[in-house]
Amino acid sequence: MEASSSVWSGLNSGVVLSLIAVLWTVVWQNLQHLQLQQTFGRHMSRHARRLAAMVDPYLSLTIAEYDGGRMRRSDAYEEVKAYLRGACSRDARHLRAEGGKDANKLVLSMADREEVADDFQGARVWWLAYSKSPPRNDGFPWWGAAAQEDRRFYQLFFLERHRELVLGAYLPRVRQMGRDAMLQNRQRKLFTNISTSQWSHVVFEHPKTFATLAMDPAKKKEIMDDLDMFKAGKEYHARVGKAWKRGYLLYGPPGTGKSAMIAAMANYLDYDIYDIELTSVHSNSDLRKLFIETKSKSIIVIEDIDCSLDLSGSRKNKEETAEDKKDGSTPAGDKAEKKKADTSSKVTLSGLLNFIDGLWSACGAERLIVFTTNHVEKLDPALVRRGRMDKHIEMSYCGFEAFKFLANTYLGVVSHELFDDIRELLQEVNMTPADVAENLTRKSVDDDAHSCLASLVRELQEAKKMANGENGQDEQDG
Ligand SMILES: Nc1ncnc2c1ncn2[C@@H]1O[C@H](COP(=O)(O)OP(=O)(O)OP(=O)(O)O)[C@@H](O)[C@H]1O
Ligand SMILES: [Mg+2]
Repeated sequence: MEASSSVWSGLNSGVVLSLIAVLWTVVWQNLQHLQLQQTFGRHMSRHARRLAAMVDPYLSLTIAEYDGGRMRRSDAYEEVKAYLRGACSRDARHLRAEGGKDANKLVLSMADREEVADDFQGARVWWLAYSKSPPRNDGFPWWGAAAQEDRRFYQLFFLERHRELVLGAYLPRVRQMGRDAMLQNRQRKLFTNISTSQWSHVVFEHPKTFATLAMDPAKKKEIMDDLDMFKAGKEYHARVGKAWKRGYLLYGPPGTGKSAMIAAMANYLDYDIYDIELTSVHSNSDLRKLFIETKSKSIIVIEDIDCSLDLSGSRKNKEETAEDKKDGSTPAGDKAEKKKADTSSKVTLSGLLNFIDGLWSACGAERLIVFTTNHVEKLDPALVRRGRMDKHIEMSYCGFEAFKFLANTYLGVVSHELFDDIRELLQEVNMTPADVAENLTRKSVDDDAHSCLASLVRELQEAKKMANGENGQDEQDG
């Protein structure tokens, strides 16, 4: 009897337990149906963790999107974000998405207040994403619109007994894996300053490479070797105590490929480009802010440097400029005059020099600074001295070597009866590589290598006649 009652009560408790289990499953499925399961589960796990923390305390570590107030985006934050991409696409319920390298895919990250777990060498940790509105006065009133954006954070929870493991091994691994993931998904960007101190970007997809840039092959090789040395120069720069940056000055007439060279450099090095429009930068401190926001592995470009600012400072006063305009001695309709007319920029030469090699220049690493100009003679020597602009590259009119390169690229021709004529003409006539390339482009199906080369010869002869005519006219006028 006793045995049968205990079996009975055993059976009863079995039934009750099964009923509870069934009820729980029904409630759980409904919760899931209502999409509340995740939240509920999360609350449960958070409460469970809090309870557990009473016997085995949890520690937390916060990684903010911006280091040093709001001045610079934190590398660690980006690395954690990239590292968590896999975990969050697998486990998180609420996601944020951005466009990625692949036009058809989105790059995912955790939405606010999402939490994902991660395991490392037997230790379980949790990552929580959250954001906060910025305080009214964040101490950086000059930061402009960026100061209004929410501040984002990742918070890592782990058990106190895993402190050493997490800090010493897990986090370095997270950062390394995050960096690797960022490299894989990296889309190169072309940034420009839309306002006085804010960058905006598009995806950088310029097709120009060194393989399609016509210039003397020896000169091209020298530049590529220089870039290789720079890219591999981390240890060298640390050893000699120099900031890991290099200045290039590209100068030469319009259409000789200065901008094309910058695109080729970016493609060769796999760097981003920051194209600073100096005339929209109001002050030196705005320039500094833009500079601080640039990332490593980038080329910072200031095109037409002579036109963007009155860099000559006291060497050229306003009356002189007015005189120049009256007698037309500055090139009429020149980019310089157009730019200066509508600029309210207060960026000074010393501000720019500070940006190139003052104390601020060492923040960040692996950056090229490239200036371009059509009038190298107008630049202040302080700006272009070696050490600031380490390498001066003249982009010149098309020489015979550059022509041969173009003939091979466009027509697949390495020698031709017209080559000798072209060599002579190119010595007498200035023609940009862009114009030579235009002549070597087939315009119809009937065009062949000979007709293209003949058209180039005709154009060069025309240009020679014009030049001789003008010289003759000048001599008569003289
Ligand atoms: N050396 C070159 N090899 C191949 N293409 C070239 C070369 N130089 C110029 N081009 C082509 O000619 C066009 C104009 O060149 P680019 O804009 O680079 O000239 P630039 O020197 O920057 O002129 P500007 O001084 O007016 O800014 C581009 O389409 C470029 O691809
Ligand atoms: Mg250009």
